[in-house]
Amino acid sequence: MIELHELTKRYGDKTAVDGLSFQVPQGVVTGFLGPNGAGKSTTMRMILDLDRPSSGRVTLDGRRYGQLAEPLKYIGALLEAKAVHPGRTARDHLLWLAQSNRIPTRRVDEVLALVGLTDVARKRARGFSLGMGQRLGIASALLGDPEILMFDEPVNGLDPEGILWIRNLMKRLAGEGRTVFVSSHLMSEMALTADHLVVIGKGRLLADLSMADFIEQNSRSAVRLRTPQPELLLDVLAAQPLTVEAGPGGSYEVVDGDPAKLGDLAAANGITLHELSPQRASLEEAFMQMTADSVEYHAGAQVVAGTDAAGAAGTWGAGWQPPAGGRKKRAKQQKGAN
Ligand SMILES: Nc1ncnc2c1ncn2[C@@H]1O[C@H](COP(=O)(O)OP(=O)(O)OP(=O)(O)O)[C@@H](O)[C@H]1O
Repeated sequence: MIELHELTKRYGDKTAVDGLSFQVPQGVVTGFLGPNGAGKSTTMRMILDLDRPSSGRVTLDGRRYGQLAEPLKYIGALLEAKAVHPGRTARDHLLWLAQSNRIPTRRVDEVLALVGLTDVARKRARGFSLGMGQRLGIASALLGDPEILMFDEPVNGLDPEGILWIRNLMKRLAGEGRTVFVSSHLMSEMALTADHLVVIGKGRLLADLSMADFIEQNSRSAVRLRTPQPELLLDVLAAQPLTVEAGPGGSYEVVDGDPAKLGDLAAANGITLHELSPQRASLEEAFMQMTADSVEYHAGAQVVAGTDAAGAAGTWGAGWQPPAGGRKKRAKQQKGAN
């Protein structure tokens, strides 16, 4: 288990990690999520004692990293895939790591086979593709057969086959009872891999919950209705045991509504509908909304929840409950966008 207690890191005026406390349990994959610059890598570096906390502390199964005599046997990490001397072969890179932690040479060949690099074991790292570099980094992490594994954005730049391989590997390692902590800025990726989630924004803890709870809380659906007879529609809906919310652009959204029944209801009451569309918030959107106030780097325009990739209004399900002030802010943003 990894435990963080009020962990803080300041770089001059900049607080990269701000009083973080959480635990990473064993036997599950824990996803560590946050937008760019949230403080994920800084946190991971402090876990490995590569950065000194300004305050607070980290323990690994109750001990500090500095107390571990042969740390690769307790914790293995992939932080930077290209952190390998380019003139060294894959096997030599693993050999010196193994020797520094009194790990037998046969383990080097084992991990090379495990990550599928046996054929290129004697090739120099400078010729490695990104995917091969990631595999070599993972081989280094697995070298000491550690109970704790940590991966920083392991699928970055990988092809679909490589992504699938890493996903399955992480699940297998957790299934063996190990602690697996993996960072990403993509909720969609984590939804396929992680059992537990820790979300941070601007160095602060935003959420610490199971993936199942996140999905349960964020994947409620709604049906959007748009009509030139809004008053009549509202009267008809009010007579039903339904939850109705205001949607974008003068539409209404019926939480957990059934599109067929709502269409029939409108027809039976002579209401013309210009839109009848099921809405479902994707997990990626829920994550974006959760971290919207913490996003430091925007691509030109502000992040506007409720618009899809093409900029069309309203891919949100109305059932989604935003953090305090979130819906108000969204309504304002949409008003501004209309
Ligand atoms: N050595 C440093 N000196 C000054 N500022 C730093 C340093 N390292 C990180 N930062 C700042 O701390 C903040 C957190 O950075 P960090 O790399 O930990 O975020 P991240 O969540 O890993 O982001 P990304 O997803 O982009 O990798 C950023 O604003 C970054 O600019």
